[in-house]
Amino acid sequence: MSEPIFKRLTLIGLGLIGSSLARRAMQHPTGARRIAGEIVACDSSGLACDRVRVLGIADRVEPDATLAVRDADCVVLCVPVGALGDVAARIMPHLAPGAILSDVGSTKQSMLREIEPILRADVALVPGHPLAGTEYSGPDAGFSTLFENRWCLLTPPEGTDPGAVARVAAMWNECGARSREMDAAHHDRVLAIVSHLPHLLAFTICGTADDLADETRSEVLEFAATGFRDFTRIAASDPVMWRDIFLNNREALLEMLARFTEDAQAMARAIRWGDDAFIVDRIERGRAIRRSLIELNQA
Ligand SMILES: NC(=O)c1ccc[n+]([C@@H]2O[C@H](COP(=O)([O-])OP(=O)(O)OC[C@H]3O[C@@H](n4cnc5c(N)ncnc54)[C@H](O)[C@@H]3O)[C@@H](O)[C@H]2O)c1
Ligand SMILES: O=C(O)C(=O)C[C@]1(C(=O)O)C=C[C@@H](O)C=C1
Repeated sequence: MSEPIFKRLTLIGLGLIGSSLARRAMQHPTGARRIAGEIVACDSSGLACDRVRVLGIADRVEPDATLAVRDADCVVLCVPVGALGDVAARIMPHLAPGAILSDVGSTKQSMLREIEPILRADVALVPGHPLAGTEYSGPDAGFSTLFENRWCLLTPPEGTDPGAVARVAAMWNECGARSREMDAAHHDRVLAIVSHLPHLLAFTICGTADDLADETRSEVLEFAATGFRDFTRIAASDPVMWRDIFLNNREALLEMLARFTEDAQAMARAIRWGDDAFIVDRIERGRAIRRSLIELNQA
């Protein structure tokens, strides 16, 4: 049997993503390469640490991050993006020489801005972002198959040891994901349109509907059919996580919101003037995108 990818893997933040990675790393399917010889879990919430112990999804729980990273050859930060800089600064002096420091954060330029200036020369920084999730959070929300058939984007800064990048890619491949390297600025623009703007729209539309219900004292939400319900699933996501994403991808998100607003105004104009060709064209484009996504997922 081949060596595990990492001797000791430390996960900091055992919510949806961290606990899903922990669950997968604790499994040792026959024939598959082990992700780590030992999995150490660390979370600033005592409640989360207790749940990880009860669920048995790590070999060891160590609430002190400076102790949790000791002798780990890979540390993955799975905390909200607004906490990444502080956690990295705390653990940096305690990382083992040659260790890999990675993360799963949804924005990538902000983490590089905060961590590159404090990065030790003997530590390899391999930022990652698994494109998988749900609207739930916390250690109980995770599941070991979360990353299967999903992408994991890696945004290592120029000059990062390719061996370190390959080991992080191997970890995600063992989780069932495909990995791809990408420039951090490009990552943030792409995610602004496919993930951050849709969440912004979902939070906003739910707020608008709720205001309307208050104003009219009527049962707007009682009659919410499937269309609105689909928005509410996304809008149920964690407020701290999404506040941090919006503030840490400010420029790209505001650019996409401005483009969206222009396109929405064009649709409003077409509705006002009865431009049915324009309206049908926009709806057909939406349907075509949905069809091609379904085909991709079936491939
Ligand atoms: N939820 C998703 O769909 C999704 C998908 C991909 C990536 N991400 C990214 O993954 C990261 C984690 O998201 P999640 O959904 O697992 O969140 P979560 O809220 O489920 O879990 C976050 C965990 O981090 C812990 N934490 C917060 N601050 C900490 C600190 N300073 N030190 C130690 N622990 C700390 C919390 O106690 C919590 O247990 C975020 O950066 C998010 O942007 C989320
Ligand atoms: O499926 C969901 O509920 C998600 O919100 C997952 C989702 C996304 O927008 O696709 C959310 C944030 C992440 O950074 C990656 C994935």
